[in-house]
Amino acid sequence: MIKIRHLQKSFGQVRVLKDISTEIRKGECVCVIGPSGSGKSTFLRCINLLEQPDGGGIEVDGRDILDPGLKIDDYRKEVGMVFQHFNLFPNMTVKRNIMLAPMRVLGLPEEECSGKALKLLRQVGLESKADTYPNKLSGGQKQRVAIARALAMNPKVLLFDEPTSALDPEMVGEVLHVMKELAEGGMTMIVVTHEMGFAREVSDRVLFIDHGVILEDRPPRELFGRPENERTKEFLAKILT
Ligand SMILES: Nc1ncnc2c1ncn2[C@@H]1O[C@H](COP(=O)(O)OP(=O)(O)OP(=O)(O)O)[C@@H](O)[C@H]1O
Repeated sequence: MIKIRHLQKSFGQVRVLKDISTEIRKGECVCVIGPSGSGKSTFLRCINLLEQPDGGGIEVDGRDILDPGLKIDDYRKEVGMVFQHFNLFPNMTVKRNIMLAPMRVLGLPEEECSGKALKLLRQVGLESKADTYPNKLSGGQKQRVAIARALAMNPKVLLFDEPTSALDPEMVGEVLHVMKELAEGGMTMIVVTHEMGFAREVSDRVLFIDHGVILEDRPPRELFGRPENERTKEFLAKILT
């Protein structure tokens, strides 16, 4: 579904992505792990064109998304993103936050969007919070609303950029639980994460990125059980102790 070929991205003199190639199949949950500053977020941001790659190619559903003729607004409707910080609108209720994009961007009727928002809130376990404002929610609840909001656009793929990094530890589990259910439901997901338990138990494949290249691209059982690259071994030894 997503084919990435020799992707490159620099910021000034710094080559952040040097040569990234991989494929993500429909329904796969792929976790991206690696040291801080290795290029994980930049990789994700290139996929939804928040960053413009300098070289290489990205094909999504058979379409070259680096083609200058691409209608970027249409493309972005298909690719949802969940950020570390939830970016909810503070002056709108939870339900309104979720309804906004389907109403404004997809032009769907209010009634339909309202029903959809309630359904999604049920899915993330927050039905009772529909009329609450974001400042009354915990971090974990806010992130679950952010996931519901992304889902409201019916994306073909969901990108997660360290979705639990800003949360207190006791709230991490509730967000990972929602993500696990999504993965099990067949959502195509790419997840940049430091949560090795999630990568190990939920993902279909794990990409280990270091200094802008993929050093390992393997199923989690293999990568965690028998890492091949010395850098992967070092990283896992550090993070798992
Ligand atoms: N917009 C930007 N302008 C300049 N440099 C940037 C920009 N975005 C990222 N960088 C740099 O690119 C490098 C890779 O950043 P990136 O956020 O992709 O790494 P990461 O692996 O996601 O790190 P972390 O795990 O700490 O979030 C870093 O050195 C960062 O400072």
